[in-house]
Amino acid sequence: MEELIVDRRVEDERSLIKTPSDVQADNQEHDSPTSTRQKRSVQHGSPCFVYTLAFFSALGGFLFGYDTGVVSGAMLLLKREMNLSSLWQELLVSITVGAAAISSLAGGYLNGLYGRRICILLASFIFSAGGIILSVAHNKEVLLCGRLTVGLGIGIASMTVPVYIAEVSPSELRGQLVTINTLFITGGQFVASVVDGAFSYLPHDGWRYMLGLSVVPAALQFLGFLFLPESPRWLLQKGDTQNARLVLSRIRGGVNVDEEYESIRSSIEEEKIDAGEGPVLWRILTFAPARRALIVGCGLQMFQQLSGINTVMYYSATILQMSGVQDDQMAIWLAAATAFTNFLFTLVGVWLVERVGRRKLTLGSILGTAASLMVLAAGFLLSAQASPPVTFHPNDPSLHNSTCITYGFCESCMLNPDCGFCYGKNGTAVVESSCMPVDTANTEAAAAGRCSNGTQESLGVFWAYNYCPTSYSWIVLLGLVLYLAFFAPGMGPMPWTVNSEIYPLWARSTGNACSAGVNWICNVLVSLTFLHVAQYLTYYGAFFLYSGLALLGFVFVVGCLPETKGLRLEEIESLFGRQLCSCGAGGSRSVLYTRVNGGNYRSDEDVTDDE
Ligand SMILES: O[C@H]1[C@H](O)[C@@H](O)[C@H](O)[C@@H](O)[C@H]1O
Repeated sequence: MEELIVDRRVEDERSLIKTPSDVQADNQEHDSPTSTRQKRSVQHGSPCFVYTLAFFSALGGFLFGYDTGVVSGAMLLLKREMNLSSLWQELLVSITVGAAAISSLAGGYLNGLYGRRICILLASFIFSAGGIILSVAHNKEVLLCGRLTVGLGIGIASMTVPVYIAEVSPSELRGQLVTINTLFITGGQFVASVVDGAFSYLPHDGWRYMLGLSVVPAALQFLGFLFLPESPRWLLQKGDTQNARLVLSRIRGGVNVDEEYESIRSSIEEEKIDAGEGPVLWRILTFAPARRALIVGCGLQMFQQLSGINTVMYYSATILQMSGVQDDQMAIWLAAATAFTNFLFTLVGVWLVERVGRRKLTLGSILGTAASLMVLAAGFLLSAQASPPVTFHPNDPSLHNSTCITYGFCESCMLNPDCGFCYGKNGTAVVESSCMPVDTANTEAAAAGRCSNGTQESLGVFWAYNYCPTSYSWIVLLGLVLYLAFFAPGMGPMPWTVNSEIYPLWARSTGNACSAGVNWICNVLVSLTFLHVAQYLTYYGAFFLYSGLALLGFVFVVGCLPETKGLRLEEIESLFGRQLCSCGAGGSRSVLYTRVNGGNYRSDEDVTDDE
């Protein structure tokens, strides 16, 4: 037992500081009735109801994944049927993410005011409306309106669902259940890619089914939530003590919830002291523990997106084409395989999160992500160095003004979005290659010459847009698989999971709104800048850059992310009581404040006298 140090940290408030492991040990030793009760509640079937709640809420995650994933396949058909310019294509893709960024920020306010349940009902209603608008759209303006609507739904769902699941879950299942939401996101992306593949064979209106099908899970969620309860923590915060106790007992399978109820209630009472006056965001910024939590939450979301997940996913079809897949339909199905890999490894995260904890999982994941990005970059670098030269200059007068014919190598040709590489093969060697302008209506073919009908294997003519034929494609493919295997269990789900648990109740809606907003803003930034970054730095430069950013993220996580596994939501806030860059340090240096009757005690370990 180490010595007890008294330290006044927060006025009118006393805390006992312990390491998280001490607290977990204490929980086991001294709170054994609680743990037994929780375990008992697990056996008494409460998880059944909690799983039902998690399932219906995570449909929000499914819709997030489906609606962000389905658009790439739908766009292939839409651009032909509606004759969309590349500006309109970009608009239709990015308006959803932009709207999600705005509505996730607004979602914080709505959550605080109307509660989690109303927000989830609102999001599923908006999803249904968006799906209907998209499926009946008869022009691009209506499509834009539908994509905007869907984005509003995604933003609200993305910040509300993890909070709701975290608040209704018992602490020993919380990590796993919130991570299931990300499993549903990646599941939604996978289902979207399968639906894209299936309806891409329809000559007309295939996109209506692709975009409209989201109404089914949205309506299911809406109906489900008409019967599901509000978060007991939100009810208690609003002073609805009777309903809060009823809901808590219902969620815990009817067992005695006195202790859990009391602990939430007393923590809300004490939070009133922390919370101070003024708008919530201001109070977060001026109250050190909440401010630190916000920095950690936003930082994690930022590094998730800066690690380039959406670029890698989006670019996977091209990566696979580089590996020799020439057939477009085949590329669509292989992109579905990529989405499936992402889903599968997120499942590994669900399995690991309560076993190894959030911190170790995130650390291992981000380090592996950085290493895989280097493998990807090395593959691109070798391909660029071995880039085939342009050997054939067609004598077509219509090409004289084109910049494409000025390039000497495939690498520089393919980095210009207006050009593509047209070539023949002699065994595995590239022959008679030229850089040609791309058909603006259909990037799968050149605007003129041999490749104006795209790749025609039977004629020995190949068209490469966005990539170059290379024998190093296996390294790139290896990098892609490693990337997903490392990213999906940790960096994919942990930013959402950790954010759902690190804020005190008074700051939870706003904290999650801000961090989700950061996620969406960085998502837009990375996807909109990727092509420009690739043009300036080349592909390998871009992936080396993402790798460097992931390494920075690693340093951030080492310094700042404390372990929250097994702790009650009410206990987690105190992990942020110390200077930020030590709160993530090993168990012995992490501190936990336990409030005791208005006192502010602090100890390194093993303090059990909660009075
Ligand atoms: O956690 C999710 C998940 O990793 C998805 O695959 C990705 O598309 C999202 O941007 C991310 O927030």
